Parts: sequence; C-alpha cells; structure tokens
Amino acid sequence: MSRDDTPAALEARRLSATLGVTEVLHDIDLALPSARWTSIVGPNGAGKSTLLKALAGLLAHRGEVRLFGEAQDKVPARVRARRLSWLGQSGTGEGSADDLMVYDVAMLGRLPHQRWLAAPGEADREAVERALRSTQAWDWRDRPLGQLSGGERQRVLLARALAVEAEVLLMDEPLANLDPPHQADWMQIVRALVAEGRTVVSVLHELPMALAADELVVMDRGRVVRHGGCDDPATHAALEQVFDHRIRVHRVADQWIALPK
Ligand SMILES: Nc1ncnc2c1ncn2[C@@H]1O[C@H](COP(=O)(O)OP(=O)(O)OP(=O)(O)O)[C@@H](O)[C@H]1O
Repeated sequence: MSRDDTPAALEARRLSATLGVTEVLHDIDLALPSARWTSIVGPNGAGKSTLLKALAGLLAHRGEVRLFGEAQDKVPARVRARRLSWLGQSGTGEGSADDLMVYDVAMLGRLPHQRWLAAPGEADREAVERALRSTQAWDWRDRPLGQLSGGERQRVLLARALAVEAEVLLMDEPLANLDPPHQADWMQIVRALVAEGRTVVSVLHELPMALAADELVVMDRGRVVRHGGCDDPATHAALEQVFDHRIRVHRVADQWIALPK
C-alpha cells in the first residue's frame, strides 16, 4: 500500500527476475503511488529496464506485481492493456512498424479499446489526433515511420503510448534522441498527465530530468537502494553513492542537477 493507504498504482512484492541463467532482480519490494511521476535511475546494468518490464507484466518473474491492488496476472490482458501503457526503449521491437504510416502507428495505441476487427471509432480518431498533436508529430501522419529521424520516431512512439489514455504509463528512456526543447515538452506532457491523476514511471539516464519527478527509485545491482522524494537529501546521497561518488547533486536555478565530480 502507499503511504496514505490507497492502493499503490503498481506494487512489487519480493520480485525477482532471471535473464538467461543470471538473476538480475533480487527480492524487490516497491510501491509506486498513483497520480505521481516516479523516475527510476541507476548505473548501466542495474536492472532498471528489467524492473520496468516486470512491472508492465512483460517479463516472467517470481514474486508478485499488483496493479491498483489487484494481482497483475489476474487482470485480463485486454483490461491491463487499457490501464497500463508501455513505451519501450527506442529501436527495440519497432522495426516491423517501419512500413506503417505514422497515423496508423499511433492508432495501434487504441487497439485495446477496439472490438475485434472493428474499424476505429470517433473516440479513437480523436485520441490519436490529440496524442500526435501533443508530441508535435501530427504533420508527419502520412509518412512511413521508417523515414523519420530517431527523435521524430521517438515522438511518434510516445504519441502511440499517449493514445492509449491509460491510467499508468511506463516509459523506458523516453528522452532518447529527443532534442532539448522536445525533452522539455515531454516533461510538460508528464506533468499534465499527473495533474489529470495518471501515474507515470520513467527510466531515465538524464539525472536533472529524473530529479524533476515527484519520487526517485535508485537501483544498483538488481536492488532498489532508495525510494524517496526528489528533494530529499537521503535520495541525493543514494544517487551519489550508486554512481561511485563521481557525481554531485546541486540546486541551480530552482532545479536539481547532477554534475560530474
Ligand atoms: N538476455 C539476457 N541474459 C542475461 N543477462 C541479461 C540479459 N539481458 C540483460 N541482461 C543483464 O541484466 C542486467 C540488467 O539489465 P537491464 O537492461 O535491466 O539494466 P539497465 O539498468 O536498464 O541498464 P542500462 O542503463 O544499461 O539500460 C544487466 O547486467 C544485463 O547485462
């Protein structure tokens, strides 16, 4: 449960996961509050993507994952796909979509809402247009995904994730390839989602952006070493520690930044 006794949006209990023959997540207990933005950070190989996939129900694991208090493997796949939206690391698993038009890629986000083989309805078209406009990808709607630059493509995939209009959005390195203005736009989109009561969980390498979240999960070697507020000195200390004290968290112009030492 989260601190105020409402069910956490996502909760992991004694969560472990093995890839190949190696256990990469060890006994993780974690409760991510709803209507908040939580960032997951840590060194390369810490297990961030694996944790996100396990939380999304995309990876076999031991232990339990709960979605708003309900055992996630008991939630029917279609219902889960409406409640939980996923943006994977760019370049993974999207190759087969290269020939699709941008509009149709974003429309894939509406599949969980559509009846089997039914054509998209008005609500689907509106959600797709809203999503593509919010990531400034609407002008490319008639272009094939494969013709776009890395950053343009990322904005289309973000639009697809937004088009789901899910309560929970999980995003793995959503800022990859985005230029600074579009990184700022991404943060505005996230803040707007959270203001609407949605829950956002992002794996980020950009520490200043990660520290702009409400809460930070700091991982190291397959474990959560700290889950706390982004303004909390104990969170900053954990962050500095997992990066071997090679960074230092500072307050500059009303935001937290992490500078190399
Ligand atoms: N198929 C696999 N078989 C064995 N080990 C794997 C496999 N895939 C990933 N791993 C290992 O699992 C660990 C966790 O990987 P994961 O991708 O979750 O880390 P991460 O924190 O997201 O890293 P990064 O910041 O580099 O993206 C790494 O040590 C990685 O080498």
